[in-house]
Amino acid sequence: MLKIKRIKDGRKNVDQVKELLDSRSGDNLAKYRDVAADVLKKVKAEGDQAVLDYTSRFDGVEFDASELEVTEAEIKAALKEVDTDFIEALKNAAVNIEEFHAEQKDKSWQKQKKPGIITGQVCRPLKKAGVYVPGGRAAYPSSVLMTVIPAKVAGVEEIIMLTPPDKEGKVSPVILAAAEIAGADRIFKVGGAQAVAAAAYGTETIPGVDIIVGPGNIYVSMAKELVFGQVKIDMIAGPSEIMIMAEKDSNPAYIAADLMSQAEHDPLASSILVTDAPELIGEVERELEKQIEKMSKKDIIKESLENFGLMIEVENQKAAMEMINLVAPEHLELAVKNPFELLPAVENAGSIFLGEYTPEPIGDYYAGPNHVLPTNSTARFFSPLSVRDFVKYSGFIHYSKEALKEASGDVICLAEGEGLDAHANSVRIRKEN
Ligand SMILES: NC(=O)c1ccc[n+]([C@@H]2O[C@H](COP(=O)([O-])OP(=O)(O)OC[C@H]3O[C@@H](n4cnc5c(N)ncnc54)[C@H](O)[C@@H]3O)[C@@H](O)[C@H]2O)c1
Ligand SMILES: N[C@H](CO)Cc1c[nH]c[nH+]1
Ligand SMILES: [Zn+2]
Repeated sequence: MLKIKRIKDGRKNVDQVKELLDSRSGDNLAKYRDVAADVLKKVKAEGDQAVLDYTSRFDGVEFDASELEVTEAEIKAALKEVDTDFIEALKNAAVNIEEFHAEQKDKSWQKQKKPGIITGQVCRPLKKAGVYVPGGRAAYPSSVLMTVIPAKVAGVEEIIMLTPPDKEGKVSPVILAAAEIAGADRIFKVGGAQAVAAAAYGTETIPGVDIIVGPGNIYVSMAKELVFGQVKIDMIAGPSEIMIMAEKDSNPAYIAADLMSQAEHDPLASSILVTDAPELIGEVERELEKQIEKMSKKDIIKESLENFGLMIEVENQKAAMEMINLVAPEHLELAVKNPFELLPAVENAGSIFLGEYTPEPIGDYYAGPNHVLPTNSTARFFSPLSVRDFVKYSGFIHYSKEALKEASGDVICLAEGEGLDAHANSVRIRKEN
């Protein structure tokens, strides 16, 4: 019998919702953050040797440094092993993902504001990107496409993929096939916080990068948070989340299936239903009991649902929207008849799935928008992974002698107002000579 926490009147008992959110964030993550911090420190100081030690400890594989990089021969062998239908499906997904991300491409621009004044912005791709592809509890070829394709569209020079080895010291053939399709340049068999550390600081074998992107478990997420500033990071894309808003006529079998789809990622994943139809909750619970037994990852699903699942009753759709914007879920399904009517009220969500025939996995694999998404309520301020993450911008300015003369009064006034005489002098000297 599954025991999922139920909140009777969401609006009145909002503290109980906040309690669940807190249990997956902030100080409650200290024990994972501490592990990640130790790993970062050791890899920074000892390079390859620390990476190899952690790979032995956490992944159970004994390597020497020369075995960390995936070889051409391994890629060729993998391609032969993968089913042609799977390759075809990957290629079809890659087309959709590429098409979607091509729309995000930014251009450099300049404009003449008035005679003698030109301002603009140069947009350049980052040189080296490290993409993390999870591989602990499941292999994620879809995450290869979702991370490498936007980097390619942005024009990144070198894409370095990091992914954990399996117990035999291999990378899953499906991951290698996806890397080949998407165009990763180098692949290293290293996972967890040690992968993030290696990419952030560089080791004798693994090159340091300018940005680290991609999803991962709590150790990966904490490590990314800690190396921010040493390198750029995309966001915190940790254990998966889904929130479903449903109404009286929503299909409980679909809702149960979708809640489980994210719960199966990780015992730390979180699945939430919010509805103004209390009777639906019982129906979804019965469906969960029925469907869970058929799932290969039922133990993970159960642990996730019991620890981080929620069924929230609210009085109306407005209150449901308040809950959604408070939770700021990674994935939001609006499993209602008129989802587009509700869309403008959604302020905080990583990716939004509209209508009963748009299950979350269509976005995980196929539709085109990125599946690397902010978790832990960080959809309040983070966005999905995009081409923009892989570029940087420089502003530029040109003033003619006459244009500077015209602006000099204001600039000198502002500089003197800040008490910065040397700044004022830099402008005055040109005005007077
Ligand atoms: N938010 C997103 O966009 C998104 C997308 C896809 C997947 N995900 C999430 O990615 C995660 C994938 O997790 P995973 O575990 O399957 O693979 P993973 O590759 O993220 O993590 C596996 C690595 O974690 C390290 N590790 C495991 N236990 C450890 C311990 N006790 N101490 C220190 N390090 C340890 C190991 O080095 C191992 O290689 C899931 O949480 C899933 O929900 C998130
Ligand atoms: N749902 C995950 C993001 O939280 C992405 C994914 C990849 N494969 C299956 N699911
Ligand atoms: Zn998923």
